[in-house]
This record gives sequence, structure tokens and C-alpha cells, in this order.
Amino acid sequence: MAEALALVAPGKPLREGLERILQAKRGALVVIGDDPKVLGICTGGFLLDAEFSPQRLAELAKMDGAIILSADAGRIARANVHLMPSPTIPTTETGTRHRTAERVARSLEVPVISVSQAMGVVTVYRGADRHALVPAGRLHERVSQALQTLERFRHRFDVAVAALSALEVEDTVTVRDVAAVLQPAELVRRIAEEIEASLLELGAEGRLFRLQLDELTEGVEEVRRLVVRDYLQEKRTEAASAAGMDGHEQVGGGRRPEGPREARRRAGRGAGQDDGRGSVGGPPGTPEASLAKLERLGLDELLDPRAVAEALGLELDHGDLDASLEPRGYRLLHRLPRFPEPIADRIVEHFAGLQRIMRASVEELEEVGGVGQARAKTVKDGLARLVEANILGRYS
Ligand SMILES: Nc1ncnc2c1ncn2[C@@H]1O[C@H](COP(=O)(O)OP(=O)(O)OP(=O)(O)O)[C@@H](O)[C@H]1O
Repeated sequence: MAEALALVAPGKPLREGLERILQAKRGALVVIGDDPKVLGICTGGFLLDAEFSPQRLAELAKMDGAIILSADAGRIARANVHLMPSPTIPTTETGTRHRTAERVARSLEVPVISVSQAMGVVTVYRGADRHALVPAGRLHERVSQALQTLERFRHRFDVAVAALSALEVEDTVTVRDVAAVLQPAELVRRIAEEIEASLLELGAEGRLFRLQLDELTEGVEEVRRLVVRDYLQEKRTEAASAAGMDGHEQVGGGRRPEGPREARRRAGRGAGQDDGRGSVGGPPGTPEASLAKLERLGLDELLDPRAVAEALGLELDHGDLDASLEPRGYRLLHRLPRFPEPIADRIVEHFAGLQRIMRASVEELEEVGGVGQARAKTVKDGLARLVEANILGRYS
């Protein structure tokens, strides 16, 4: 369908021809493709093989029947053709023009366009899909409004991400804070997807909109993925059970049974100690499955932080959104400049928990494969700068 929409984008000769037909209050049935399969269902009409022009298309639409174009819409192959697709192909359309258009598109791999004389609407059919074209002016308006909404959610997302970074460094993240990032991130994704569809239809006229869209969505997808990797409640691994870990043991991404205040009190017990962080047996899941779950949430559900927690596999005690969580550290480590992603991942897997990474010495960091002294220092300095920025942020 994307290719078909590109052919009828505003400014394209084919679109101009279709608009001329609409202005003349006529109808049309246009097949884009003249391969043997298409010709096999054509009867009558006459051969043209003429270069395409919007004027020619509009003139030929005065005749009954269908117009057949070459696959690139650069030539008019035939006109006044009667199409005979199999009557057994299902169609939900009513008029004969539209029924024929849908049947041809469903049975042959070619786009078919109908211009309804009665309704003044242009519809593109491709396979089982159909798309009614929106006038360019309305598309412009729609995209501008959507970009404004996108900008608001992007701002909310940026604020929530900055807050999450500060809380992660302080080790006081709650379920609510994670949801506050994932909710606008998902909304940004959805609005961007809608805009993408309109931009496809706008073709070259959507160039400036695209620049804005790219700027407004930059980095969101990556943060969304990393936040899910940081907090996803994963299924207890075979290795963990072999190592004799307690059934509820969970590092990083785990929900702690106590609130943030209790968690801070426990933090005094020293590095490396079990601080009682416990998984509550959330469903197994990969980050991809979790992201897909978020994508499937209805709008009302998405606005409920509990639904976001569920997508992450977190089971909340009495729906407690203030339950504290510890990130694994993927997102903050991925922010280190010029630091290879696989090495950052290895560090996270080695230490299992951002706080442990932050407390690790340069020597301990060097124990991770691929981390030499220089990289270990980059991690230490980078995380130290984050802590500093956080303190400065608090008191400025
Ligand atoms: N099988 C076909 N092959 C080619 N042209 C067709 C075919 N069926 C219908 N048409 C064209 O469609 C025209 C209008 O038919 P009809 O009014 O039944 O269609 P419709 O789907 O209601 O479209 P509209 O909304 O434009 O009225 C016919 O006069 C003919 O030119």
C-alpha cells in the first residue's frame, strides 16, 4: 500500500489527474499495472500505449470502463476496458465500480484506484487493504495538529526521563516513576506512527513535517527499550536456581517488597549484601514481549500506571505504585559517550544492579571481559558526573 500511496501523493501527475476527474464530477476505475495477469481479466476497450498526463487521464475518464496504466503509472496502456475479476472473490463494496476495484486488488498484486462519481472520494485498493485519500489541505492540518500534540508528550517524556535519572542515582525509583517515562514514550510512538501514515500520503509535500517528526522522536525509542530492559521482571533463570538462589531472589528490575524509605534504611547494611529485593514472580518475558504488550494497551489502560507495571511483569502488592524498584543500569550506561553497547551490556550482566555498578571499584570493573583500565575509568567518571549533576540539580 505504501508504494501505491506514493504514486498518488499530492504533486504527483497521477494525483493531479485524479483531482481533475473529481473536479469534473466524474468517476473512474484505474488499474496500475498492465502485466499479463491484468490483461487476462480485461475485455473490450482499446489499446493506447500513450505517455501519461493528468489531462489525458481526465479525458479518458469521460468514457465508461476502466483505464489501465503501466506499473510505474508513466504510460496509459488501455482505456474503456471492461474488467472481469472472478465473481467469487469476496467484496464488501456495493456499487459495481467499487466492487470491481476491490475484487481486482484482492485477486491480483496490483493497486487499483476508484474515483466515486456519487461520493467524490478517491479510494486506493491494494490486496485486502483500502485507503480513502484525504485532500492535501486536510492532511497538512492533521499533521500540524498531531505534531503539536507530539511536542507536548515529548516534553513530558524528557522531564520524566531526567527525573528518573536522578532517582536512579539516588536509588529511590518507584513503579510510578518508571510508568511516567514509558507512558509518554508509548504515546510519542503512537502519534509518530499516525503522522508517518499521513506523511506517506503527503509524499514530497511532507518533507518539512518529516524533519520535525525526526527531531521530536529522536532517542525516544532507544530510551523506551532501555527502560524496559532496566525494569523488566524476568523469569528466574536456570542458572539462578542452580546457584541456589532463593526462589524470590531477583537482581535489577526487581520489585522490592518495602517502600523507598525502608529501602534507604536497608542501604546502610553495606555493599553486596542481600537487601531483600524480591521478585514477586511476575510472568516471564523478554523486553520485546513487554514492549509489544505496551503497544497493545488501549489508551485508557496506558494511562493507568498499573497496566504499565503489568506489561513489565511486575506484580504489585495491593496495586502499590510506590513500591521501589532498582534499575539494572542499561540506560545510564548506554549514555556513556563513545562506549560500545556490548561492553555496557556485559557490565550490567556482571554486576546485576545499578547500585552495584556505582559502588564497583576500577579494579572490579576491570574484571568484566572487554573492560580495560580506560573503560573502567570511563564508567566510574561517567557515573560520578551523573551523581554530581544530580546533586547540582537539586541545589541549583
Ligand atoms: N467491471 C467493470 N469494468 C470496468 N468498468 C466498470 C466495471 N463495473 C463498473 N464500471 C464502471 O463504473 C461505472 C459506475 O458504476 P456504478 O455506479 O455501479 O459504480 P459505483 O461503485 O456505485 O460508483 P460511483 O460511486 O462512481 O457511482 C460504470 O458506468 C462503469 O464505467
